Amino acid sequence: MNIIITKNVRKIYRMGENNVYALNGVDFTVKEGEFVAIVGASGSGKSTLLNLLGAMDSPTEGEIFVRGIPLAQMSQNEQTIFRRRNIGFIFQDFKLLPVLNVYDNMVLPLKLDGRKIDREFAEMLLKSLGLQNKREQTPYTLSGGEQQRVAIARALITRPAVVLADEPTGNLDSRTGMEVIGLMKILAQKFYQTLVVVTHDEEVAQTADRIVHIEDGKICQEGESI
Ligand SMILES: Nc1ncnc2c1ncn2[C@@H]1O[C@H](COP(=O)(O)OP(=O)(O)OP(=O)(O)O)[C@@H](O)[C@H]1O
Repeated sequence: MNIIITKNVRKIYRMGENNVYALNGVDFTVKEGEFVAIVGASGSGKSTLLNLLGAMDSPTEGEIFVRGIPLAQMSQNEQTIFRRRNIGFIFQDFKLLPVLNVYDNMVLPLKLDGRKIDREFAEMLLKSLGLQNKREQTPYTLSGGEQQRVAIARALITRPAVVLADEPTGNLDSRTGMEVIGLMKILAQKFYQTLVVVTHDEEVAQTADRIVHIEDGKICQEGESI
């Protein structure tokens, strides 16, 4: 089953007199449980596509379905709720709250959504990510790899169907980056989540089930990783 479907998606930014076609007719599907890497040059439209898939922004034209739900017809409020319940986000710069410790950063999405914390699941996530002894620490006392593992825990605590990651290894050295992507992959398989990762890193892309190349706002090549 396709958990993500985009149909002829265009995202056009108006810049003064000019139109910038950030995405220019993207037809793209992702199967449930699949791990897809999106690669392409700077400015090719990767982050724009990820933001649209995560209902952070709306396309200028075309349709996007996630779990069969058409995102474009939602109000902003509905999109926010949809995001909180269905999507986990992981960013290059972690985006942890500096005043909160590891545990509180992790459970924040549940609190924002007024949901109960499943303590057993929270403990399991901390353990799986090697953070059980770090729960009281604030982000600035952690290494980059540890901070990204906290961000992964925060993305997964809501048990999202889809995890979207924008250059999740971009701020990490290559060994730590491969460890982080390995953990993301193991956990996505464990929870039967669909994983879409934007990356510049060929080694990271090769860990995916499929690599999708974007050029000038269009998908130009798709293929299984080798
Ligand atoms: N808010 C915006 N207003 C105007 N143009 C934008 C905006 N956001 C993105 N763009 C343009 O859209 C195109 C695609 O941008 P996008 O950020 O998706 O690229 P990217 O492939 O993720 O690049 P990078 O690898 O450098 O992050 C670029 O030409 C960019 O300048």
